[in-house]
Amino acid sequence: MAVELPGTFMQRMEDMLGSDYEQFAESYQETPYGGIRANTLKISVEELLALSPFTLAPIPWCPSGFYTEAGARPGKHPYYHAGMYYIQEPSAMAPVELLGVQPGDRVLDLCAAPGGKSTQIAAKLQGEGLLVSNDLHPDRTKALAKNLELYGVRNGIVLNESPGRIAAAFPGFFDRILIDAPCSGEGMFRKDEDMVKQWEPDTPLKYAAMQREILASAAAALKPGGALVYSTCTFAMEENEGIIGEFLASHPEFSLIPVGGTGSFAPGLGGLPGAARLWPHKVKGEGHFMAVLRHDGSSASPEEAAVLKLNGRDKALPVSPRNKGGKAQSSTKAAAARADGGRGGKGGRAANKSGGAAPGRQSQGMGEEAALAAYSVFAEEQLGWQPTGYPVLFGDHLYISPLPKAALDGLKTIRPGWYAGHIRSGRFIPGHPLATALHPAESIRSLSLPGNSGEAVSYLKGETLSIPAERLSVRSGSSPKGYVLVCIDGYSAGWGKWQDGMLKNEYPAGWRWT
Ligand SMILES: C[S@@+](CC[C@H](N)C(=O)[O-])C[C@H]1O[C@@H](n2cnc3c(N)ncnc32)[C@H](O)[C@@H]1O
Repeated sequence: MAVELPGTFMQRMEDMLGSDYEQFAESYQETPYGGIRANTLKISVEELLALSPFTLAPIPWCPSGFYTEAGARPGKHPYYHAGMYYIQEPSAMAPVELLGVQPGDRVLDLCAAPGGKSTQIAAKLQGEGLLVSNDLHPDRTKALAKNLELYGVRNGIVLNESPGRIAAAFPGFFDRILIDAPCSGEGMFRKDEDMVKQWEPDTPLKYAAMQREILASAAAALKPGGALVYSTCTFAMEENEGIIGEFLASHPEFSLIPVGGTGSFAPGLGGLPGAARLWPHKVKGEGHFMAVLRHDGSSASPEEAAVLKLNGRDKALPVSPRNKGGKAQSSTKAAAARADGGRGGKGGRAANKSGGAAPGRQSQGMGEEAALAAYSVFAEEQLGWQPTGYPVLFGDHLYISPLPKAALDGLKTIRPGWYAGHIRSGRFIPGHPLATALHPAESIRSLSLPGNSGEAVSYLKGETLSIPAERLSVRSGSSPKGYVLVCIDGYSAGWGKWQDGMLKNEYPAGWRWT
């Protein structure tokens, strides 16, 4: 590699690895591996393998992950724009595989931007339950929100908060928490020269202080009986086994679930063999550390116990009550709102015409009732069904949320849910993220453009297309005129508006193929 590795770092690695050190040092001469992960919210692994224009080889620790060959440019294919796969470093696919997410779980991804692992969690949830994706840095939440939208996530909320404030708002709430901690990034040195340039001998200790705090907050937000995964992409023991060992010593209600020493996962160091490491000289991937911690379920604080009691009401409350006035909630009411949400069914098919509304600010120009009615008319006419969830209005913008709006009171919220669209001149205009999360059968009109055609690229560039009516799939009894879900080889990419043989392009400017 072009950048020279710091001498202090290499000396420390030699001390850590002993006889393995030479092999480790040699691994820096190899080209880093590239990977993609099938977005199983939209496409099955088998379908992706059948369609893939790239040669794919399985990644041992991730059933939906594949190595791409050197020189492949998966970001430059229309399939990328249809959200069919996420481009991800192979080792980075491991932590979510250890998290044990099941559809219906409430999951918190505490350090989530740009969203690689959040999209992986969303695929595990399959639209059921709740995903809260958070990042402390506001500029990084833009990419996070965009990725969740590109990948068609319906049950996600994006926050820009400190872990401490999230724990205070959601004590003992989540079934699963991922802490993909900010770290000194030593495991990425082969891939990212900037990480090398930023590294100094005391960098690991600086990050350790942050990691300690983040882990303590995560523990407070975890439901007794729940599990969390702590991961880093660094080798420094201070940021890895050191953090976990210290945490276990001060949190007897947590135990380490051993994964190190199984399959591709090498054991942790320093008396913590149950923690797991991926070494770049042992696997085809960069350096990673992971530890799986389980709360034994026995020591809920009085505050946690109160929330758990409320949580018990989940199943009895299928829709949210109306929150008249949208004023700040008392913490008890906010907790009740949280307890009420996040267990909804699939953010999808089943119609829920009486679905509860948690009003936000009044929409400008028309009342909230009228705004929701305009949306409802759109859903009936253009989709033929009503997405389930809590409608949340921010100004003229409508989101379908997995939680009642009150549950997010006081939290810096970037996306309160699945963005459905906005109201303009009394009409509902569907948003791009509504389209990217739909399957063709969920829209009254759809059009599939071949992925290897110039047409797909023209659409992604924002051009108008000439499309005869016979090429549209239109539900029987409906007119071909109107919004069309434009798909690439059958996978949704955005909206178009068809009339008289022309498809007006609705692909958003900021997303276009360049
Ligand atoms: C390793 S990256 C996360 C990568 C991400 N999980 C993914 O798979 O795409 C760590 C993230 O933590 C964020 N971060 C830094 N300090 C934080 C804190 N105290 N709380 C939450 N997030 C933090 C950074 O902005 C950064 O985006």
